Amino acid sequence: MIEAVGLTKRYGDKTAVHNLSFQVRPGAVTGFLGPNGSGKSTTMRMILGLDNPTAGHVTIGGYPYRKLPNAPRQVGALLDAKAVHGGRSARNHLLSLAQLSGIPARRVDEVLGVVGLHDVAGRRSKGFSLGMGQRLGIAAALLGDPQVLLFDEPVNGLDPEGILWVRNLMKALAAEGRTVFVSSHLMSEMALTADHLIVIGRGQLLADMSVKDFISANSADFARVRTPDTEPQQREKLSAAITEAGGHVLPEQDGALRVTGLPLPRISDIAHDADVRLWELSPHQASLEEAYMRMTQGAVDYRSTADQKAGLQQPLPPGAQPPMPVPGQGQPGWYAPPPPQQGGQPFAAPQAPAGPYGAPGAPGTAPGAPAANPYAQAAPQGQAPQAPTAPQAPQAPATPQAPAVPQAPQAPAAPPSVAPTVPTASDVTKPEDAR
Ligand SMILES: Nc1ncnc2c1ncn2[C@@H]1O[C@H](COP(=O)(O)OP(=O)(O)OP(=O)(O)O)[C@@H](O)[C@H]1O
Repeated sequence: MIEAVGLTKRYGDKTAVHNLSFQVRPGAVTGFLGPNGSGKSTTMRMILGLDNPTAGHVTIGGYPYRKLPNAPRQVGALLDAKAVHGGRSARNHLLSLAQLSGIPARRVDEVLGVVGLHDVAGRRSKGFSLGMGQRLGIAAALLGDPQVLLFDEPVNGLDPEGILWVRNLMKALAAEGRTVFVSSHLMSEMALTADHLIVIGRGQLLADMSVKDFISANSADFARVRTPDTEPQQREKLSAAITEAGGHVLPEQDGALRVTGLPLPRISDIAHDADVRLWELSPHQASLEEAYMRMTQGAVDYRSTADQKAGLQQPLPPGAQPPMPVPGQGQPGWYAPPPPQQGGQPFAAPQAPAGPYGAPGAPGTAPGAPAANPYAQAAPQGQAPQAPTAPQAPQAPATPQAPAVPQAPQAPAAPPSVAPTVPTASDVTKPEDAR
């Protein structure tokens, strides 16, 4: 299990990560989401001991990374697939990492097979495509057969088949009881891959909940209702009856009605009682992308001036007002939560989500589910969730500080299997520089 407590990182005036607390548990794929510059990579680097927190701490299986005994056998990571010595073959790259970490050489061929690079193992990686480089980075992460895996945008550059392969790999690793923490900007992919989400905006926690709960808490589900086009009076009659029953009705551009605040069976009953025939009564369920957009739109630092709001919310018909909040939001049924406030806000987390964490834990992981993240508690009823302290406006770092160089871990000195980002890995490239 990975546990961050009050994790904070400042680079001069710039606060990249602020007071971040979360747990990433074994047996599940946990997606790490956030807009560009929100602090995902910084957080991952701190988890791997490549950056020192300004405040707070983060542990893996109870140890800070640098104190982990035999770290490469416990933690594997892909942070930057491009940072590989291009003059070295895929096999030699992995071999050097294996030798540094005391991993048997035969494991190199195993992981080359797993990632599908066996046939090109003798080729220098500088000739690799983006997708092949990603596969090589994933192979490096898997080298030590670790229980904890971190992947920073692993599907970047992969073709559809590669994306499917990564998805299945992540799920398989989690199904084996491993801790899988993966960042991505591809919401459709995360919806299919992740069980749980940690969402940050401007370095602060916005959500820590299951994918299902996240969509439910941040979506604008509604019912589409259609009466016969040939009988406009039926539409008027139904609108009046739904409004009288406490529902909220908006006209859709195609003549249908968008109803919020009432579950589908209730709408059906109302129509029946009003003697109105229905041509359509269908649920509209938001996607993870829609839910993510709604949640993070106030925490986006970089946005084109041409699309300030484009595509961020479902369009309302001309003249229509956004739906009012209704009781029961986030519950099963067809209710629409209010759109998020500007400035970003931690939406209420569902209380004690059961989560799919039944699998055996990583070595050193305390058995039993840990306490709920204190930063993800549900907001008091009837009270708007409190916005996080306004983060600083984006600004150029005054004096970019070089990432801290990890000290050699205690016990058997070993780098994380983050081939590209481990300082010690660069040492072993020297003999082959002449290639
Ligand atoms: N070494 C550094 N020196 C100064 N500022 C930094 C440094 N590393 C990161 N930052 C700043 O910290 C913030 C968070 O960056 P980070 O790379 O962690 O974000 P991210 O969520 O991974 O972004 P992306 O999705 O674009 O990869 C950014 O504003 C970035 O400019």
